[in-house]
Amino acid sequence: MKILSCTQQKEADAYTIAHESILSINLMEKAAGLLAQAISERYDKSHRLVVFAGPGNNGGDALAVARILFLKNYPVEVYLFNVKGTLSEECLTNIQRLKESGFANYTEVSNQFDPPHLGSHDVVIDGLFGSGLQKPLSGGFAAVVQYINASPAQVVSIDIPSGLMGEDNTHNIRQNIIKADLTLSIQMPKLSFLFAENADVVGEWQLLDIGISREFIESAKTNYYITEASEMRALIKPRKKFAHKGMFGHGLLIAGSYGMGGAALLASRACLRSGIGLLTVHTPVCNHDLLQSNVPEAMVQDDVHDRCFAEAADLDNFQAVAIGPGLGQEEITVQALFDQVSNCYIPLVLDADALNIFSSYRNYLTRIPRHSILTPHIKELERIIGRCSNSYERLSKAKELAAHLQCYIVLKGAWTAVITPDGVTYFNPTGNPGMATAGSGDVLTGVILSLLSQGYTHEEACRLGVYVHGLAGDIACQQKGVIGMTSGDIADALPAAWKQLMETK
Ligand SMILES: NC(=O)C1=CN([C@@H]2O[C@H](COP(=O)(O)OP(=O)(O)OC[C@H]3O[C@@H](n4cnc5c(N)ncnc54)[C@H](OP(=O)(O)O)[C@@H]3O)[C@@H](O)[C@H]2O)[C@@H](O)CC1
Ligand SMILES: Nc1ncnc2c1ncn2[C@@H]1O[C@H](COP(=O)(O)OP(=O)(O)O)[C@@H](O)[C@H]1O
Ligand SMILES: [K+]
Repeated sequence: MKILSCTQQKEADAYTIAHESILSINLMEKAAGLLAQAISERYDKSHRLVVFAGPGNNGGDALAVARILFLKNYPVEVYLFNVKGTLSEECLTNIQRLKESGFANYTEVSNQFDPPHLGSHDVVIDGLFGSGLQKPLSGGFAAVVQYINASPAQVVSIDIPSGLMGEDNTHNIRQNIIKADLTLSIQMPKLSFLFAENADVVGEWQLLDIGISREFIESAKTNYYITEASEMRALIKPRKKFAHKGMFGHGLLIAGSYGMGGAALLASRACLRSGIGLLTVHTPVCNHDLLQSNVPEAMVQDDVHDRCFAEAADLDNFQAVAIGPGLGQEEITVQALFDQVSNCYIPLVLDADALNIFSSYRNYLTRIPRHSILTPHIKELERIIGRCSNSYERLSKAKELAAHLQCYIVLKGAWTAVITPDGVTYFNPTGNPGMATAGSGDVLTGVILSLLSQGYTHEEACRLGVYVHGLAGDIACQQKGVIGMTSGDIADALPAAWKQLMETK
């Protein structure tokens, strides 16, 4: 699914109106019908609906919603903010229609606003500003937002919480943004919904398909997508009757040091549960028995060192290599890592301590072969690129790094972002907070290594790997719950995740 900018979303409305013989006011009526339906599914008529409408088409939506729900016998109260005396045509039409419906509980605010008391059972419908917001809210509008936010009422925002920008909020004023419990977003999600620091203003969000022109959406240029199950299903390579293990690749995992053998174990298990033909784990001698007894399917190659990775492995006969989980950062490991990476001629995944080592030796970053896959969580990324003040800035800098190194970056967290060397970002919808537990990232590394070894392209391995990993996390969460689940449960749920994805239509 594409994510378009607010400017493009306005163009999409205009294109739909011009090319699909629908009047602007009728498109708004369609949006309002869906908005009213979504609101009535959540809130029954015992709730008073207090509607705040702004001067543009977001306000027009809100007024139409007020009329539809009033006619369904909801108790409704409307405040229209007309401070400049300039209302959009559709906003004006909907004032007229609201009055014609017999609705009387209407206040137009042009100057002094006498705010109504809002109780905890009231529902605020926020239609102050949508995709037409040009700059942070200030003055009277900021005061209205702060009063709504200070109230105990539930808040439903139309399209986007008023005051929030669709993309970059670096220069926004946080206290002047509506804090919604539910955002009913029209047609497409906004990029800013996917950023952690906006979760408390966006709340839960839901998309409403109002039938914006498919033609426009398909031809619109964007660098942002949300991955869909059907796309991932289509990537899975079918297995032929006469398939043998030599066809599914031989991967090399370089992982584990003294006290961190578990990371090698988790990554190995995940790798083997994701379809690889053969797996060799290169690990210090201290982890030999652990791996042999707990993942008997894997071959173990002992490093020369007892306790840490000390000598680069020979890459002949492997289709892909992953380095990092539980690697440690011993001086001798640093040297071995640089040797391994500098001479790597097969697809490479760098995770965890491998990334931490590079963050201490940033000059060496350019030794990473083109198209390698880096899988940092936020902290690991910021050790390389420096502290960022918000998610938009972090994403922009991650894109710069991906372009500079010509690498793939998998920026992990909720909505994990897979960033390609040419700057396209795919956000992953699967996964849950139960995955915020030790070793979850090691599991992902194993999955991606497995896919690369099987001949999936770098981009496919990242996107499919991240998707299935999150799906396995969701299955583990259903079985064990968000608190009790461990990363081992995620690895154990991989077979069910693969099966579920393969059964997706
Ligand atoms: N048929 C359609 O088109 C459909 C449209 N749809 C709906 O329309 C919404 C977009 O509507 P929109 O383009 O009218 O923009 P909107 O967000 O209402 O704001 C514009 C007004 O705000 C003002 N303003 C801006 N910034 C400001 C600030 N900082 N402080 C104060 N004022 C500020 C601005 O003033 P101006 O800048 O023009 O002086 C103008 O008056 C979209 O989110 C969706 O809900 C859907 O129903 C689908 C069908
Ligand atoms: N709130 C969340 N929602 C979805 N996925 C999450 C969430 N928290 C963590 N994850 C996923 O769990 C994994 C955690 O990886 P990482 O931080 O490297 O863990 P570790 O270092 O313990 O292995 C990542 O794939 C991340 O996307
Ligand atoms: K809004």
